[in-house]
Amino acid sequence: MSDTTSQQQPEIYKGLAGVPVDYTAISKVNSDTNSLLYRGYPVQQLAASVTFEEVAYLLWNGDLPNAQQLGAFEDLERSHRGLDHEVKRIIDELPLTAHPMDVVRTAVSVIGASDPKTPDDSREANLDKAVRLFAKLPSIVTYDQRRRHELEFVEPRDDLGYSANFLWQAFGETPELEVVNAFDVSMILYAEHSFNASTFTARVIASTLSDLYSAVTGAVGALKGALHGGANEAVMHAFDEIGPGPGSAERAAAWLDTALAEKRKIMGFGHRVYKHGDSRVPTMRDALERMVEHYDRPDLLELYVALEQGMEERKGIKPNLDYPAGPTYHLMGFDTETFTPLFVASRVTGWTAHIMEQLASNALIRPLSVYNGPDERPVPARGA
Ligand SMILES: CC(=O)SCCNC(=O)CCNC(=O)[C@H](O)C(C)(C)COP(=O)(O)OP(=O)(O)OC[C@H]1O[C@@H](n2cnc3c(N)ncnc32)[C@H](O)[C@@H]1OP(=O)(O)O
Ligand SMILES: O=C([O-])CC(=O)C(=O)O
Repeated sequence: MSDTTSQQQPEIYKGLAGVPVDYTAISKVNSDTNSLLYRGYPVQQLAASVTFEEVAYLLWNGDLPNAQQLGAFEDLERSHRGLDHEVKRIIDELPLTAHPMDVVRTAVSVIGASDPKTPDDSREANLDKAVRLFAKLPSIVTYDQRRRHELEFVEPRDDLGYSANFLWQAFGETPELEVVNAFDVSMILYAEHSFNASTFTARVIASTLSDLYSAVTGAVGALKGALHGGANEAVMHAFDEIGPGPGSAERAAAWLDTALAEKRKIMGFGHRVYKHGDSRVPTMRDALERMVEHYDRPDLLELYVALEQGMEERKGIKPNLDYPAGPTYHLMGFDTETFTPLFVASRVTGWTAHIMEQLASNALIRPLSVYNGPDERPVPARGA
């Protein structure tokens, strides 16, 4: 035991829980009022009245675009949607069994390796990189989903908005307006959430004066984990295990009892900051309900409600955004393993806004640790 244990110990904030580490002007998560503001605007109002493109512009620039700014921004985004042959070739080299998050992480890295602007860390160059990634992620995600089904890549269409085009590229059919709206709402809700684990990862990497693509690549790795973005995929695995349809409420109760007895975390429930429910869930649940009606799948909503009630009764723990998002993406037809890459496509806006904010007033992020290993000791003599 180290001699530090006998001295006065500094307090350790495991997981940095409750520790403010910097200012941000990008979003405000308020667990007391159960609210979330992007640059001052309530996220529910944004979801009801603007597009995801406008939210991306807002996060990066601080204000919503006027009509002229939006037109120019949409033209720019649409001009970057295509995927270079090199990116497709490298994705094709990856095994079909690779997790789609690994594919996305690799593709972001490849784009960074071939962009001549990568070392330029001016705000202008970083904004350009952010728009490129934002525009290309739908192509990356859908290219991979389709290759796993041995389907041809669907080229982007520049007569469609971001979300309509995303669904077009995923399924090769012009999507219905209701589905586009629900998808756009999910993209808006997933876009930004202050110093969550993946955003913090991006800021740590940016703080070393590494480049934006490296920071986003690291953030994708952090988001993959089941305690963070990977939970939307895990929610659907739980739904599959329980099975929707007649008797799902009883099955959900039995499944929960077993899972909790085995001390398993129930994915899609709980949150580090929100302790009275996630501010985004009611809006996402509305979108889910619209999709349940659209696709005529009341059985899925019954299972959703059963598990939610079961968690409330047993643990008093409420769902987070991943809980309604998972079954919504399932209804739309996405593969379960593609759900977290959809989160990436949205959160890349928040990550890159934070990378630029970090660089605008940078300090290397380097906390302290308290050593609790062996006391100092000599290296044993050779042959002893
Ligand atoms: C978009 C997002 O990234 S939202 C987060 C998505 N992640 C998930 O859905 C994964 C499941 N949830 C969890 O693991 C947690 O709630 C976290 C990681 C999100 C937050 O965790 P923390 O703030 O560290 O809370 P912590 O894990 O300490 O939980 C406090 C207590 O609630 C319990 N608890 C919290 N969440 C859950 C859960 N989902 N299932 C079962 N028990 C839970 C813990 O076991 C712990 O109980 P204990 O005090 O008896 O040990
Ligand atoms: O804030 C968090 O810790 C996780 C979360 O909800 C998000 O990143 O959207």
